[in-house]
Amino acid sequence: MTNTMNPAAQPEPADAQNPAQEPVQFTVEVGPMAHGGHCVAQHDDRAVFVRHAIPGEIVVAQLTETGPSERFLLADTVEVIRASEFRRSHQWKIADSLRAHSFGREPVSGAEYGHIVLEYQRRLKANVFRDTMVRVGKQNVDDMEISVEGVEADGAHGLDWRTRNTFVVSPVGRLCMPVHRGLNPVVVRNVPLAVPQLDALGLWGLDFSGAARIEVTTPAHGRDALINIIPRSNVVNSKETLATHVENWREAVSGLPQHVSVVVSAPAGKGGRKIKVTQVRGQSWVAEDVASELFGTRSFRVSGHGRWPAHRDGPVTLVDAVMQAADAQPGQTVADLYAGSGLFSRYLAEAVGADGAVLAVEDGVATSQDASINLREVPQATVLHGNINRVMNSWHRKPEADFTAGGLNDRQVDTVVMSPHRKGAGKAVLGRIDQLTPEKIIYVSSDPASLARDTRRLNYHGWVLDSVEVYDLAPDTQHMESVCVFTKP
Ligand SMILES: C[S@@+](CC[C@H](N)C(=O)[O-])C[C@H]1O[C@@H](n2cnc3c(N)ncnc32)[C@H](O)[C@@H]1O
Repeated sequence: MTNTMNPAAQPEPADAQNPAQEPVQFTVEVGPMAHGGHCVAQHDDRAVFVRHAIPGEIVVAQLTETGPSERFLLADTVEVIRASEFRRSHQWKIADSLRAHSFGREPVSGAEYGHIVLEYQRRLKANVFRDTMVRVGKQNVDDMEISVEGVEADGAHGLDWRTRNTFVVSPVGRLCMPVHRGLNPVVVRNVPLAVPQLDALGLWGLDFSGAARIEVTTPAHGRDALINIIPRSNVVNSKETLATHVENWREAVSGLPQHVSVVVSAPAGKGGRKIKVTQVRGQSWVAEDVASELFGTRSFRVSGHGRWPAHRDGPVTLVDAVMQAADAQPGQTVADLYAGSGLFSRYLAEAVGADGAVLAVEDGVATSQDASINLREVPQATVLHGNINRVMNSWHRKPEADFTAGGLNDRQVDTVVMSPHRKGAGKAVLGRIDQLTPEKIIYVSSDPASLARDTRRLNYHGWVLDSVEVYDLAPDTQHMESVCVFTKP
């Protein structure tokens, strides 16, 4: 079945339109898994995207949302009439749709593949990747072997992998997971997908009243742990209220082990774009070790929460994939766009050696400072703090200028490595990359749909998708990472 609609496009809660009504349920046979973690089905001549089902199953689905102009529906599986051979008991009770709905609530988000046997999750992800590249990217991938590779340490279950976990906070200050529609978050007492270091912190009984969100970073290979408290807007609006809460939070975390740092991140000034970080205890970063059998072990300082692969073995998996795809040679020049804390730049810099150059472009303030520290031992790497568009504009205007003066030191960029956020890079950035005339582009993506759109844009400039590796760095969820190589024939 082909689906041309996007279920992510601002759906409306079904019962928000009709609060007094009983939930609407219907029986459907579901078709293929679509991007976003829903199976596609038909009901009353409309497409319906059914969560928590498996292709080929017959399920009772409960309507949760209707899309714009009611063109499509979103539903949750509440009962399975004909189960797939690949169904298993969900590994996380509060994320189990069947169980949650039997108690009259919705499952928490973040484990939408948890009811599927891990090996089959990967087959479904491979199909979604292939289908998205064909349908959205207009690629002919017939000759490409697309399989999704898991991380060996994940075994058959895929638990205990997530080093970055975000919680919302209940009115009485307990850590909760959001449900799919953002209503009534559920209090958590463990997160089976998280590395055991999270549970060991003993955060579940602490009182974080006044916080909107808590981001917890617990490296599995490395040191330290970091709790980032994001206050509610009413708390931020008054200096005195914020100060009182900071003291309360300091008291709440006082019994945590020594290695746990705590910071508060609140918008500074009007507009909310600048963030002021207040240290409650310890430091504002964690140490992450990456041990690659092929390229060596290196340590990194990582501030913040989301600028580092979240799977415990994600960094090493991606470093190995990127380094093999880039095959950087001594003396070459590599641009590492969206460089984060310098994960790829560090290894690339060693490969190009003292006569080569790596340009690490990153716009996050703390993240680019981390990159500068992480790349201190490889002076052939230069960190350029700024927006990629602006930095590349400058390269085009004055290629002869020094790296630190906004130029390229008259060097030709041999390889571009890019790892944009989920939205992808977009037309302008890709046009600029094309003007650099590199030999190849290594594109690290965490979203097949934006990758597919960017692939079409690269095709427009004459770039061809040469090879794809897809990795399961988020078991039990719909997410996948891919490393693609583009060349220009
Ligand atoms: C998905 S992360 C990748 C980080 C790094 N390559 C890694 O694998 O650890 C994307 C990074 O790009 C940065 N970023 C996003 N948009 C940017 C832009 N327009 N210009 C420069 N950096 C940007 C973000 O701050 C973030 O650190």
